[in-house]
Amino acid sequence: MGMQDVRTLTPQLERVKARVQEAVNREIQERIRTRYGGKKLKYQSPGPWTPNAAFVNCYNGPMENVGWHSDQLTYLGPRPVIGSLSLGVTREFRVRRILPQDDAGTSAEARDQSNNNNNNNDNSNSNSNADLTGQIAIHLPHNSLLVMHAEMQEEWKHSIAPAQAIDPHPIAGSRRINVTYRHYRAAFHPRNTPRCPCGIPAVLRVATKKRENRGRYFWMCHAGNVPGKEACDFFRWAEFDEDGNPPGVGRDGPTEEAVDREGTGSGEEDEPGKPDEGG
Ligand SMILES: O=C(O)CCC(=O)C(=O)O
Ligand SMILES: [Fe+2]
Repeated sequence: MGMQDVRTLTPQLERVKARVQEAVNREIQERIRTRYGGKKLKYQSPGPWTPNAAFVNCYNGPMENVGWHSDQLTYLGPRPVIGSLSLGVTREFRVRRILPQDDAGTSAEARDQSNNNNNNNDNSNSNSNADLTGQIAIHLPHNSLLVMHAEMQEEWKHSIAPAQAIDPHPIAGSRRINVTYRHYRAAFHPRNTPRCPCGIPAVLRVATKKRENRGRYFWMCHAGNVPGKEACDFFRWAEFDEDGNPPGVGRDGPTEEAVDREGTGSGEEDEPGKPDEGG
C-alpha cells in the first residue's frame, strides 16, 4: 500500500462519508457512556468526529491480505477514531492486543492493570473472545461498518488474514473493497510537526515496551521506513494537552483548510523494527 494515488473524494464517497460520520459519532458517544465512564479518553479529540480523508484498499482475491499493524498516528494524532467500510466479499479482520515486552509471561490481570488508564473494561471481555494466540476474528460482510475506537491504534494491532476460500459477491466477484475514513488533524500536518536533521518529517509513535514509558508519545526519524534512506537517531518525547493537541496549538493554531488543501500522505508500517524508546 502506498500513497501514490491521492484524489479528492468522489461525490459518492462524499455521500457515504456523511452516513459514516453520523454512525461513527453515535458509536463514539455510546462508547463514552458505556465504556469510558462518561468521559472521552485523555488525548482523544473532543467534539464530533469529522473525517477529511479516506484510504481505499482493494483485496483482489482471497490471498491478498494485510499483515499485523497499527495505523500510523503521525497525521491523525493521538487516540484517533477510524470508520472502516467493507464492500464486496466478506473477509476476516483480526485484532490482537499489543503485548508489552516486560509483561510477557505475566498474568492477564497484570496486563489489564497496565491498561487501566483507559477506564475501560475491554480487557477481560475481549480476552474471552480471543483464541489461544490472543487473536479475535471479526467477519466483515458487504456494507458493514467497523469502528476503530480511540484506543485501537495504540493498544491493538489488526490485520486482514488471507482466506482459504471466499464466497464470491454478485457484483464484486472475488474482490473486497475497504474504505477507511479518517480525520487528519491540522496540528499534525507535516509542516507543523518536528523535522529531523535528515530533513523529513518525523513520525509519531506511542511507547509500548518499557513499563515506565508506556503510553508516552514520541517523535522519531522516519527514514528507517523509507527505502534508500538511512535512519538518523532523531528522537523527541511529545507532550499533548488533554485534547491531544501539541503545545501552542489553540484557537489560533493551524486551520483545517491547511490540511484539506494539501495531500496528506501516509504509510502503514508492518511490525516496524523499533529502536529503543529513548531511555
Ligand atoms: O481492509 C481492512 O479492513 C483494513 C485495512 C487496514 O488495516 C488499513 O488500511 O490500514
Ligand atoms: Fe490498518
